[in-house]
Amino acid sequence: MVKGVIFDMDGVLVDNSHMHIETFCRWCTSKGIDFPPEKVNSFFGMGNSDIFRSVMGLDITDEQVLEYAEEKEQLYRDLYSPTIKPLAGLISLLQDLRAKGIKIAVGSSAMRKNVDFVLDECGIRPYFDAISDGDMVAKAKPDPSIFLLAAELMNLKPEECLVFEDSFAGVEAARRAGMKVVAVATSFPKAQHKDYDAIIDDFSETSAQEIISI
Ligand SMILES: O=P(O)(O)OC[C@H]1O[C@@H](O)[C@H](O)[C@@H](O)[C@@H]1O
Repeated sequence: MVKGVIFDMDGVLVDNSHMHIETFCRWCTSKGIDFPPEKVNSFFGMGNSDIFRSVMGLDITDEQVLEYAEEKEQLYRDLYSPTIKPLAGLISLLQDLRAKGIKIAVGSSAMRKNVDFVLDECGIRPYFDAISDGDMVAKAKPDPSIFLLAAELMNLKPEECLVFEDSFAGVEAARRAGMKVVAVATSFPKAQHKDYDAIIDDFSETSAQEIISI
């Protein structure tokens, strides 16, 4: 039985892929790089170290990665702040899970500043028992580290955890961690998802009871 639920952040707590596409392309333009918007979705779920190295070259330093990530993510937070809202049905599912004694974590490749931004702007921080983010692990998704750390912080075994994920890198990370997966079809249409135990468009389509019996 599922004892802990791990929510990916981007595309799951919030439906924000359009904001990451917009800000990534604006950042590229500011550096004189012409990056096609339709290719940004190949980065979803990955960490900034892998993303910026695949765009700027494998030989950029860790300091450069940090500098680029700070620039791009500050722009993302500034642009997204006026319209940010939780994915439909999220708050009622979080309340329902807590009422059933299920532990709840965030498992995100993003930097802690972005996780803090989403949890605080959406007013959902009190629902979470644990946060596992990209600043806390050596390797981001599709490596399983982020989800394994989330399970450890909840004092649960990986097989007791279920992950909500919208990205393919994230689904792979959850499977490599030995966890159940509910795909959330926000960033990619349902037909493009291949590996899941259940699939939803948003949280209004499910309940805590359904989730813990998967
Ligand atoms: O693991 P998550 O919450 O989907 O976050 C990953 C995202 O983190 C963001 O910081 C990156 O800019 C995105 O490009 C990346 O996809």
